Amino acid sequence: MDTSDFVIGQRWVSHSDTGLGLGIVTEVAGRRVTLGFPAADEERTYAIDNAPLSRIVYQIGEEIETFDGERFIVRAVEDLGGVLLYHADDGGADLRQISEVKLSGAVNFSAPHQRLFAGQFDRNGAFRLRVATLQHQDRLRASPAQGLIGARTQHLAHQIYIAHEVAKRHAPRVLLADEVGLGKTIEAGLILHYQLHTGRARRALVVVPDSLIHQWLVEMLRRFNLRFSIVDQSRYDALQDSEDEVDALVNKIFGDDTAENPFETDQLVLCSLDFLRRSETAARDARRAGWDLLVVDEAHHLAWTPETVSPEYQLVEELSRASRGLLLLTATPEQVGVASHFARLRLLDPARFHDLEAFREEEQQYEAINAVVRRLHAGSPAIDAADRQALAGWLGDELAQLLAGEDPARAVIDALLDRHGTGRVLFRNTRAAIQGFPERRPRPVPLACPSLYEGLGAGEQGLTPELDVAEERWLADDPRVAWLEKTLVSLRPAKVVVICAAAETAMALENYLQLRAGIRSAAFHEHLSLVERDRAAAYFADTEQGAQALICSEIGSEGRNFQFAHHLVLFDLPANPDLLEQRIGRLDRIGQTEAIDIHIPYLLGTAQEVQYRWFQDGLNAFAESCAVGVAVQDKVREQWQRAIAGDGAVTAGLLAASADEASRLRTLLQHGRDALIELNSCRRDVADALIAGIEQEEGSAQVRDYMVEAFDILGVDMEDHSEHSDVLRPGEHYHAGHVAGLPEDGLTVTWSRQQALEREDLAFMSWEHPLVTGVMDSVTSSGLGKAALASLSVKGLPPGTLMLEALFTVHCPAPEALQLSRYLPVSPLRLLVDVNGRDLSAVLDHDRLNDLCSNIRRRTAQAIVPQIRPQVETMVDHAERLAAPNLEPLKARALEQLQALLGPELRRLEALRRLNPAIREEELDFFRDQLAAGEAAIRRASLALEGIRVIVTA
Ligand SMILES: Nc1ncnc2c1ncn2[C@@H]1O[C@H](COP(=O)(O)OP(=O)(O)OP(=O)(O)O)[C@@H](O)[C@H]1O
Repeated sequence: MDTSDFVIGQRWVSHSDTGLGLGIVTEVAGRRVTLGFPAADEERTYAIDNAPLSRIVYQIGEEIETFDGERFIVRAVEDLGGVLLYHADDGGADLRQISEVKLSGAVNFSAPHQRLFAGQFDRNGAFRLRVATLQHQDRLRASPAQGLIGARTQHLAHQIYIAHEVAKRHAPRVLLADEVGLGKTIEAGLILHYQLHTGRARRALVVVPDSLIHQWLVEMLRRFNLRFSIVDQSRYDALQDSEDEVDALVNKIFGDDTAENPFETDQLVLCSLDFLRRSETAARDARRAGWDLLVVDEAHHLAWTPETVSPEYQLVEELSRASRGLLLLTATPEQVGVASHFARLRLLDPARFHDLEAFREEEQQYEAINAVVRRLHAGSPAIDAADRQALAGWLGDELAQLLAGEDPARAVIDALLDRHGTGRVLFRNTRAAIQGFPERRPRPVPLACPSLYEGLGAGEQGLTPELDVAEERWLADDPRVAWLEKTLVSLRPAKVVVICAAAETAMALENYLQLRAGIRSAAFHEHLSLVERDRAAAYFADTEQGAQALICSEIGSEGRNFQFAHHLVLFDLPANPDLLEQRIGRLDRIGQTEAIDIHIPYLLGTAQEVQYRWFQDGLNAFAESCAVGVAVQDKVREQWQRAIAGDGAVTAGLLAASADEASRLRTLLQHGRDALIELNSCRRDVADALIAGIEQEEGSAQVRDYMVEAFDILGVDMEDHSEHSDVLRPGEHYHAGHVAGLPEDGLTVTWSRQQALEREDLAFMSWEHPLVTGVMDSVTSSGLGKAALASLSVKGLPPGTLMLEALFTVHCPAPEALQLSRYLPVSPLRLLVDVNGRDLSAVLDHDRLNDLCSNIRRRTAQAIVPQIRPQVETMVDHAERLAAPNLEPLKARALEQLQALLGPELRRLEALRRLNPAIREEELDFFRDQLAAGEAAIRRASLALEGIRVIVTA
């Protein structure tokens, strides 16, 4: 370069330090030039002979920004004695004259060729990484396995099916109601992971009982890499401590609207329902924060009747209004009655579930619907005229539309399940359908009733008579206590979970066992703090030094995982059959490897004996999971109450009637409701295909190959650890900005799913591990590899021949809520052209070119770039011309997919409106607007140049 190249006021960039922004020449003296860099507030002086500077000239059509943030499009460029005057407009009619002196100092060359001309180019490898990143992203986004990869869980068909079915929805609102211990937490985790990974959700709130906070925190982190923050009273206390006097005064005057809202600080928040109930401030903050997904575990506590609404229900109802998606989890949806079950369904889908009476009536039709559904499954010849008539009655005008589709049987079945069942909102897998659970062995222990319970043995009170007697007395005289002590000693060292109804009983028993009987035990109940509960659970889980027995209260143990134990003692029996199932479910869960012994001590001649016989002979609820218990109890309630009240004459009748009713309901459910729900809850063929897809991605060597290349470019050292496993450490040229989440002292990782399941200390590297997605996102969102220069030596091509490898993607700016990336993939398009506009893409593919290309030394490249600028611009034009015809087919496909997805949603609401006149026109308009906005955005989509590699033959 020469002194005459520089004029005061000109804008240049430093390609050795692009972070300085756009510099302005302030002085030219001798063989030196000085530039000010306003964005970085710095001044630098360079020797003109080897200044690492590139002149910035914006071209017609490019955007420029002035110091005060105004943006214009360049329409003409005039050279006034070396300083440029841009004639530009802001979309209006008038042109403005803007001297380059007035341009903003912050500069971002987004177009690859601009970067190249500004000297901001990278080595070959970075371009290769960019291309590979976009190609992998595109492939993964199109894969049905997307969002389900990399969880540290076994691939269980019923879970994967539900997760995929629910998570792909725009606003998932469902009740996950698998029977106890089948993995609803895991399903919710998979759904969360999918939604967060695909950008469908960003903010999630999980609300659980106090006792499950820690378990959720740990499960989400170790299985799904989801890091939740707990909001509890201590968070509020800490806030208060940090609030200074001025804040306090402001809050006092203006209310505490200005106070920090801890629910807004984090994106993933875990909080206890009990805490939200206790703290009005927290409940209000949680509502105000707004969520994409709200998860409520143990949702059977949300009781509702037409006359009374429980505070828990009310709270969740209000919270759910602040969230697009809602997942309610309960194994026993009807535990507190059909009305509450209905009310929860209504929270999920008010358009569909609007009338309790209509809901009850619908249940009567399930058997008939199921029969037709089964025949539809079997194929059309099985359907007769009567079926057709029934279908027309259920589906009305919609039937013709459904039959006209691609898969009419499936469409009709889905519509039936949805409009007349709980199709879309309820998923329930049963043990019977999943199979493979170990045996449950009831071990009844009849004991004589001691005199101290005289007058206390009857009615529901008789199930827990110890609550009405002084603690020392029952501990001394209740034969269950001595039996428990003896049994624990005889079972030693086997772990035993003891469950009783009340926290007082649990505390007294534990105290007794520990202090007087010398048995290592821990108590677990609602009066313990969270930390104390977790400590107790950990003490019990410890196989070497741990407790032999964990004495739990009913609520204290709910939802917990104790499948490492094989003995359960039911110190008393609950009145409600669903509670019994919840108790047994602590041990009878996925992961239980042995038969479970259920020890049932009961006092002869009391309500306890009746309850034992009712569960055993009336419901068979110990040996098998009993889904009909609550319904039977409703039916025989009067007899049951009399029997436990001590009316011996009715007991035999109660047992016979209960057994009959249980058998009748089981048959009915098998043919009616459960069959319908099961049809919906796991479609094996779909699940198997998904699992195959997930395993293919998880088992492929591609992810490691990709990351090896990325680590090399981003300065991460990778060292062999053991088979399938490596240690990653920040290296000398580490780009911290690109590799979020790599600890300074390194990370040991495994690339094998099997090893990840066995070794929880190793991070499981998959396409969806945050480290991998973080690298991919940062490559595509930064300028890394956007422009590169390479040399190629092949026989037959004269030296100095230029080629341009260009990579285009589809660019479609639209509001995030439309989630258009679902329909319009990035679809990377790679082209290779020469200066004459010949398309060489097929002659030399990307991989072959990678093998043949080598890097050009930076200084040489800097000298070449200004000389080849016109040819590069011509080649970019050629590439754009060749790429253009690819856009329309992509848009057409995207429009089709958008309509295929939203069209049925709209038709569904229209069909539901025939059943439920309360559906408002605005609700239909919402989908119409979504469709219209999506279509408009897709029509505006364009091809964007994502990267270029200029190839110079040597
Ligand atoms: N796919 C899986 N891979 C590994 N472990 C699993 C899987 N699914 C479930 N589990 C384990 O099985 C146990 C039960 O799972 P989870 O707690 O999710 O069940 P749940 O249906 O929520 O139970 P509950 O009805 O008691 O609330 C847990 O210990 C869980 O970690």
